[in-house]
Amino acid sequence: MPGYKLYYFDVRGRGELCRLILHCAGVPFEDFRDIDYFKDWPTIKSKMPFGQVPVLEVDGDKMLAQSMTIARYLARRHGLAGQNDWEQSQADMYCDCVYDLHNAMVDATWKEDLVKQKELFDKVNQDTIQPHLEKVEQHLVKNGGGHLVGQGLTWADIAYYAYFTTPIMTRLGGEVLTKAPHLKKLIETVGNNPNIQKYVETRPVTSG
Ligand SMILES: N[C@@H](CCC(=O)N[C@@H](CS)C(=O)NCC(=O)O)C(=O)O
Repeated sequence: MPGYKLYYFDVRGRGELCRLILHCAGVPFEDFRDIDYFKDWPTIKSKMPFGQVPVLEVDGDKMLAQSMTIARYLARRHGLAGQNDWEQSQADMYCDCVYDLHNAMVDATWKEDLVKQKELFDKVNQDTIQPHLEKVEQHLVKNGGGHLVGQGLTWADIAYYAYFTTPIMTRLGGEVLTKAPHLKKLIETVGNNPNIQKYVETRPVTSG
């Protein structure tokens, strides 16, 4: 088993999918989040391949940057990427969609004015999330309704779970999945995975 150390700030953000994949697969890793932006970050930043996190350090020397690259690498290594080339590419496609959804929600996530935040959230929901959900729901039903790709759990399912359980989603998104019952059920299924449940129960309370 390789030694993994995941560098990311103490928020969920772009690091949480990598953490969830590792927990789901039951793979031990060092979840390094003790990065104070003003005190520690300049030094750590200078050691990161592209000056940003998340970064996965493998066996103490190899460094991998870019959240989706890290997540895909972990999913492949630990049986969550799909059963063949086509399934793997489908999982990649869904995960890229979720990355786009995250990008659309960045401004709302960090907005301190709560009224403004709700306005931004509602706009992203209406313009971006709902049209996407309509399509995902159709694909999910066509695939049998259980999982997004093939007949088993992949990192695509975990990515949607991560997105629809962020703090802002939990706080403002009560109705978001109303028209996507199959995806809602899938997200519950992922949340009921014992390894994910165990992690979520002990996860540090973070924003973002
Ligand atoms: N495309 C990159 C974006 C990485 C990124 O924007 N990282 C931010 C935190 S979410 C960061 O390191 N910010 C500090 C900095 O750039 O100095 C990914 O998905 O990993």
